[in-house]
Formats: sequence, C-alpha cells, structure tokens
Amino acid sequence: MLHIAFIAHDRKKEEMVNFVTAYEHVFKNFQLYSTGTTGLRIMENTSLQIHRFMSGPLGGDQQIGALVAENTMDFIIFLRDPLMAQPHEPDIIALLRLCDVQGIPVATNIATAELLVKALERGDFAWRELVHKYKPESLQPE
Ligand SMILES: O=C(CO)COP(=O)(O)O
Repeated sequence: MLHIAFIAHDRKKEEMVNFVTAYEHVFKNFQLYSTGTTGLRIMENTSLQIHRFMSGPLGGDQQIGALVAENTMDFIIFLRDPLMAQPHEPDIIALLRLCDVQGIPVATNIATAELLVKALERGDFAWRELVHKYKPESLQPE
C-alpha cells in the first residue's frame, strides 16, 4: 500500500480540497497522511480517512519529513503559497530537501499534482512498492 501526504498552505487549502475531491476515487485506495488543518478540511469535504499530523507551523512538515527520511512516504502533494512568507519556512525547505534526498515524487503546484495523479492511476508508482519490499525490516511501514 502506497503512502501519500497532503499539505497545503492556507490560501491553497480550497484548491487542495477541490483537487482531492475530484480524485477521491483514486486516493481512497491508498494510506493517506496530512498536516493538521489540511487533513481536517479534506475530511470535512470527502469520505477519505487521513492520518493527520500536527499543523505545519507546529511541526507537521517535520513529522511527514520523518517518514520521508525513512523512505516510507511515496508521493507528496504540497501546495505551497509562493506569495506569502511562512514562519516555519526552514521546516518546509527541510521537507523538500529530504524528498530530493530520497527521490520522492512531490508536487508543489496543482498542474504537477494533476499529472502525477494520472500517473498514479495508471500504476506508474509501482516502483515504490519495490522500494518498500527491499527496505530493511526496521524501516518497513506498518
Ligand atoms: O503549514 C503547513 C505546511 O507548511 C500546513 O499546515 P496545516 O495543514 O496545519 O495548515
């Protein structure tokens, strides 16, 4: 089972909710995670079950980053606000850096998210199942 995380800054939350609603039939087949408020908004508007971490400014990006560090997260949709400074900018940069360390597909805008969800639907993420299969026992996701 692949692990997918949703994160959206405040002015991007509506876009995220609309996007996840449109692809609910795809996302319902995966293990879903989010930062606190993003997940709440999505769950209020869909029937998806999402494991919510802390809100971003309180450490949610770092909690998701921990799963990226152990190569458990398979796909992240992170709708950043490119026009507003965030108090937890270092956490955001750290999360994206770890995605590059592990080579995790991460969409930071809706156009990329759309293309990657099409790929997900087609089964193009199957290589991630192999990553999990050959990971050391100690890093196997639950
Ligand atoms: O700030 C965020 C990501 O950096 C998102 O956090 P929330 O989903 O809790 O608003």
